[in-house]
Amino acid sequence: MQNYLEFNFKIKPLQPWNEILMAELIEIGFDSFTEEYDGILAYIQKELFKETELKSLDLLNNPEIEISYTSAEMPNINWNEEWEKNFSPINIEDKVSIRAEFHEPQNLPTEIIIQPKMSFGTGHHATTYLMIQQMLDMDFNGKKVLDMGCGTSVLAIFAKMRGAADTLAIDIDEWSVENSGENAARNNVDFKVELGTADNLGKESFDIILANINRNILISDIPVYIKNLNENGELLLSGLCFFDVDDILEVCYAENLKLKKKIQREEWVSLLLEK
Ligand SMILES: C[S@@+](CC[C@H](N)C(=O)[O-])C[C@H]1O[C@@H](n2cnc3c(N)ncnc32)[C@H](O)[C@@H]1O
Repeated sequence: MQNYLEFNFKIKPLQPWNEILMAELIEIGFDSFTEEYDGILAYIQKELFKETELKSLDLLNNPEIEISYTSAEMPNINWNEEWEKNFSPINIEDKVSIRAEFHEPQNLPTEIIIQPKMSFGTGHHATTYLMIQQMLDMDFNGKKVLDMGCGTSVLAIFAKMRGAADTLAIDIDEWSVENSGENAARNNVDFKVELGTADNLGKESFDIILANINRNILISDIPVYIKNLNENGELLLSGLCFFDVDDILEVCYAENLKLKKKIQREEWVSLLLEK
């Protein structure tokens, strides 16, 4: 059991800034959220919290948005039990279900079993949903796939289920690496998982690269992904909001990628590009 801090953020105007604040908070270690009518409740392990990191977030220093917050220490909570109470199965286009072991089978063509613990990637977030939606129309058969920023490795698992050959999942977060191995076993698939970033890639090349991370990491790492993408290979991105699309496409077009498909859910966007 971990000691947690609860932050109560009031945000004006609420949208789209609530989602953007959540994305920024995830970057500094916050891992669970509850949306409120006038803001969000956000949770972080006490030992991971650094006040200077919170105070330096772009959004908290943006004069066009009013954000105030209070914080309090939480009583010790068994987060796995809490999660089990609140996690319902996700249905993506009646084709894919993402659910936990303790849920009844959903009788959809593909069922992915995930126990995220502290990692991101249950399908509840729009960006994971968008990635899976795009992947439904892609051909993974025999392809070599990279899942960069794998979280629970839900995307690597789905790629393997769709026939991917060698697959590599990478995350900067140790929890995610450990959790990915457990989730792979739960779904009877096998792939390599590494702790790290785009710096791990070296000269290894892939037919498909999946990266659901965030605007800033994507902008800095897309050129590296592209070096490691085979000719005619596909790059599938999310973790960006609709207002980030132009900046991301600028980097992609500078590398001669072609945009194949753009889809949006709430304010989040996924881009499918081809080399
Ligand atoms: C939005 S989650 C996506 C998880 C999962 N792939 C999904 O689609 O649901 C982003 C993940 O990227 C990881 N991450 C953040 N920065 C990274 C970096 N520079 N390189 C690799 N992974 C990173 C985070 O730890 C987190 O697990």
